[in-house]
Amino acid sequence: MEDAMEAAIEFFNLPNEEKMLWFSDDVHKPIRYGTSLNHAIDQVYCWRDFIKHYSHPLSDWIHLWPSNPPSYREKMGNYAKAIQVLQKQLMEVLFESLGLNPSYLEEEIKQGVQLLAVNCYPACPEPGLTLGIPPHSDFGSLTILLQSRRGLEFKDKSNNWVRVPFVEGALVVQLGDQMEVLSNGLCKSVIHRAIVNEKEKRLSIASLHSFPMDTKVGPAPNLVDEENPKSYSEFSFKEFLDFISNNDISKGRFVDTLKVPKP
Ligand SMILES: O=C(O)CCC(=O)C(=O)O
Ligand SMILES: [Fe+2]
Repeated sequence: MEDAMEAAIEFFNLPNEEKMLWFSDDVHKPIRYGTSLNHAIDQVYCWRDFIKHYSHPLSDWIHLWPSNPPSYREKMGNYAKAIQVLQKQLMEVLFESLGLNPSYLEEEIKQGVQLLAVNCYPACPEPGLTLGIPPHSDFGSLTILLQSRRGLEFKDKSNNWVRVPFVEGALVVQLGDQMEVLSNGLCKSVIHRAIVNEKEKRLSIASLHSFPMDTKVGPAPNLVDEENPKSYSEFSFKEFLDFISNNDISKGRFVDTLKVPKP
């Protein structure tokens, strides 16, 4: 975790020209550097720079990652691999807690997508006027987040923003839209945002896990019956990408477009 954070710090300390080599507005690119949320359509920019890259299976992607700073691939690669193992274990436990077989969708989880979003929120002279990342929920099954200091907030059941404490050496685990759909609404994907601060830049590394690009995820058949009718339609990661390239997700969540009206 320390190595990954170090690699992230070194990357964002590179001169702009070097980071701009990776710049792209195209959300389908396997690696891209950018700012705000979706720079092409955001009306107000957020106080964030990021580099995002696919990470699993590592050998398919690592050669596309930045080769500067020189230790980036090794340090971030080791982190990505360890987190991939952790997410598989967490998914098994989650399925068990839902009364499903722990090995439910085992192959899909093994072959799933891992996208690392490495975020940098510079110190901001007017932190009350902007956000690091606006309210959203993550599209995937699980997000495992490492942060360098406090800044993450989530929305509770009464619609209040709650600060996630910073705990040295701890990871934050969040449920995403695919878990909400798969659990037929028993789990809810968490709405979260990142605020910025005046004093110090903040870094976070979000490992976004999801089922394979073209796999349609729908409510688990064992969680659907007469009393609990199917509440969501199926979707794939690819459909989500198409949605975010055309929509401002701070205005409406993708998962809400999947809700099946109650009879
Ligand atoms: O920086 C954070 O704490 C949150 C990042 C995040 O929500 C994301 O990358 O999806
Ligand atoms: Fe997020």
